[in-house]
Amino acid sequence: MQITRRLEFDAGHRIPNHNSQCRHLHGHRYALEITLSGDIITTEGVSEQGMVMDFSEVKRIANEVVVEVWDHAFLVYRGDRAVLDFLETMPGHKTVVLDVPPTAEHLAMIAFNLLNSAYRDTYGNHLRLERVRLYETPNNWADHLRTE
Ligand SMILES: Nc1nc2c(c(=O)[nH]1)N=C([C@H](O)[C@H](O)COP(=O)(O)OP(=O)(O)OP(=O)(O)O)CN2
Ligand SMILES: [Zn+2]
Repeated sequence: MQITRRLEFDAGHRIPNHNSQCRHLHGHRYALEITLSGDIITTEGVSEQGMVMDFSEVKRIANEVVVEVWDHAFLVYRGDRAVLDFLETMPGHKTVVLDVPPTAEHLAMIAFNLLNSAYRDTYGNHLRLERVRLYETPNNWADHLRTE
C-alpha cells in the first residue's frame, strides 16, 4: 500500500549558470509530495489501525526536517559566490546553502535523503519512503525515487 502527503512552502533561488531568466533571483511556491509504502497497521486499538502511517505524522516529520527549514529561505548553491557573499551581508537572513545548484531535481534528491532517515518503521509494517516529488511550478516537477 502507498500513501502520499502534499506540503507547500515558499522559497527563493536562482540557477546561476542557466541560459535564461532562471539566473535571476526569484522565488517559487514549491510543493512537496511524499510517498511512503508499507503494510496497513492491523494492531487492534491503536490510533494508526488501518493506516500505513498517520498523515498528520507524515506532515509533522516533513515539516520538521524539510518544510520549516526551507520555507521563506533563500536556497543558494555553495558555488554561487556572488549571491552567497550578498546574503552574508544580511545578519540573520534565512539562507540554506546547498552543495549543488537548487534545481527541482536537486531539491527532490536532497529532500529524499533528508526524509529517508526520518521516517521510521515503528510498527514493523515495512514502512519506507518510496518517492519525493518536488514541484517548482504547477507545470514543472522532479521525482526522486528509491533505487534500492
Ligand atoms: N529540468 C529543469 N529545468 C529548469 C529548472 C529546473 O529546476 N529543472 N528550473 C528552471 C527555473 O528555476 C525556472 O524558475 C522555471 O522556469 P520556467 O520553465 O520558465 O517555468 P515557468 O515560470 O514558465 O513555469 P510555468 O509553470 O510554465 O509558468 C528552469 N528550467
Ligand atoms: Zn526558479
